[in-house]
Amino acid sequence: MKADPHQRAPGSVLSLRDLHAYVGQSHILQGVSFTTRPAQVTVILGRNGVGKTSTLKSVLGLMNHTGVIEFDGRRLSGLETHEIVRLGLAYVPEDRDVFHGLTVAENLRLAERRGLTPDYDRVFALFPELRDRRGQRAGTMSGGQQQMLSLARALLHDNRLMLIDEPTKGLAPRLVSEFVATLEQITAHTSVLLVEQNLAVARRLADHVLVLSEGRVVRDGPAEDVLADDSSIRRLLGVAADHEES
Ligand SMILES: Nc1ncnc2c1ncn2[C@@H]1O[C@H](COP(=O)(O)OP(=O)(O)OP(=O)(O)O)[C@@H](O)[C@H]1O
Repeated sequence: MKADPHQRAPGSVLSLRDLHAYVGQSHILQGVSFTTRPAQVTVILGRNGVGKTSTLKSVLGLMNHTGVIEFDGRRLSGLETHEIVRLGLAYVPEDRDVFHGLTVAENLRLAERRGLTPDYDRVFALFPELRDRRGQRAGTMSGGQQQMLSLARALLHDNRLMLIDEPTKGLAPRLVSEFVATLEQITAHTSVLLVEQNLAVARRLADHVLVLSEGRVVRDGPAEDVLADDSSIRRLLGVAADHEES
């Protein structure tokens, strides 16, 4: 659900300043800077290979980088990924981090964090199908069901910010629509940084939009402003006007 622009809380959840990341000789991120606000959905758009996943991975300490990353005012540099996650940052990767040989229940149990009480009621209220499929091996489920499980794992505990990488990729249009409805419920109470290539999904969910191109932020602003320039956005994303998915 889009936050009411007049009710937005001040301050920042995540702040990146002059982020550079390299893989071997390749300069992947070339000075990425942006801020996400509480109770907002920030969507990162961009063509394949522009550095969207690398941005999320840098935040999680999974990629070598320089520059400043602050989460709730705290610098993340030097922290291990498990320490970053415990600060209240959840990650739903593009490749759906489910263990194929394990059941749904086992996958969920492995996502429980020591010392915290998992909220199974919330997870099963959002994904009743997962309750019915508790005993099913994840590898035998469809892509959409595995995506639900991946998201459910991240929702077992409260988070300040969820980083979600292309959740609708490869899903049939009907599933995309169901998934977006679920994401709307989630985004009503958690800040989200969402990588998405589907413009229709971005239009439904985003409060704030960033567009990356060749490792740089080339658009940054309220969704209604950035997405209003339809032809420019389509050019940056390399999509034709009659190819918008729903
Ligand atoms: N481990 C790696 N080894 C080699 N190249 C990498 C590695 N990780 C990222 N890259 C390269 O860095 C660039 C940015 O990759 P990244 O995955 O961040 O892009 P993306 O915008 O998320 O793309 P997509 O939409 O296709 O997922 C790409 O050219 C990619 O090939």
